Amino acid sequence: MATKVTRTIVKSVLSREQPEGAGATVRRSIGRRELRNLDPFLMLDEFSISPPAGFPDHPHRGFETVTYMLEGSMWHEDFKGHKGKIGPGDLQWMSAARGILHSEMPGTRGLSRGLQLWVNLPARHKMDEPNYQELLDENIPRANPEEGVVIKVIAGESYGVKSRVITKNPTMYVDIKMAKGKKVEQIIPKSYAGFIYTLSGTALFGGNHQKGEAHYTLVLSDNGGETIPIETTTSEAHFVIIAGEPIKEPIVQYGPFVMNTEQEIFSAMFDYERGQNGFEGASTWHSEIST
Ligand SMILES: Nc1ccc(F)c(C(=O)c2c[nH]c3ncc(Cl)cc23)c1F
Ligand SMILES: [Fe+3]
Repeated sequence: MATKVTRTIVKSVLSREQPEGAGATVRRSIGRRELRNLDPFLMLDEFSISPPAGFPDHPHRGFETVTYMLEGSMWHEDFKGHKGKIGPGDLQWMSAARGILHSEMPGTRGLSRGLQLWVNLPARHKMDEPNYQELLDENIPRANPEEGVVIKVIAGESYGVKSRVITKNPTMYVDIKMAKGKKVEQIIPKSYAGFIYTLSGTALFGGNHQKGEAHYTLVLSDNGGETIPIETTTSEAHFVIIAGEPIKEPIVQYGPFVMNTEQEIFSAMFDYERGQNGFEGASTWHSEIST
């Protein structure tokens, strides 16, 4: 059997804390100057937040927000009455598509920490009806290839375990925790672009054994490789691997609106202000959780 080509790490970028939203702090991975859009991904923030900070009433159109809690909890409430709280390990995959106006506020008195990923939508899906896929921690499938290795399959597949999330664009998203002295090999479809974001500990990543420590983004080579080998030698490690099929369409972004042309951005702004074409009710709505 032919040996599989491995991916290497071609770029390593540390994310430092920066202010975002209303009094929140984020470490920005994808979306920062050195890591502009890694198609199909627009942004990845590791957010840390305590009340009264938050992300009060704001819109989205043209993409998906994927909120994955690491610690504490977040309330979310949208202009159509969808409201809930996600806790440690829980996932909210929100396809904003034609339009969502919502608020995202901490639900715990102490620190709430998590990841928010923005995934672009292909033109044909940008004006779909919004939809939510929400999974509690215990309902996110896990692969356990060996003792001391736990892989939560948020999207895509790992060691034969398939996610429960249906993605509009082919995407994989796994959360891997490895004890010291372990090796894993994650399969990545050869056409996917992707990266690793490290949360804690240290590991060696890729065919070139690139060391990764907390809060680093490690960009994968696009050499057609089908696996990424990872090894822990000096400590435990906790990180996510995020990869997806590039959409290869023009990206025109204005804050929380991501479309393909300037005209579509003007329409998004106009629809939002006038409360039409998916933003019905927006002009008079205010969240309860932000007051
Ligand atoms: N300035 C600005 C403009 C538009 C936004 F949508 C946001 C925003 O909502 C977020 C940006 N990072 C995030 N991490 C976690 C969570 Cl829960 C929300 C956000 C924001 F901050
Ligand atoms: Fe939002």
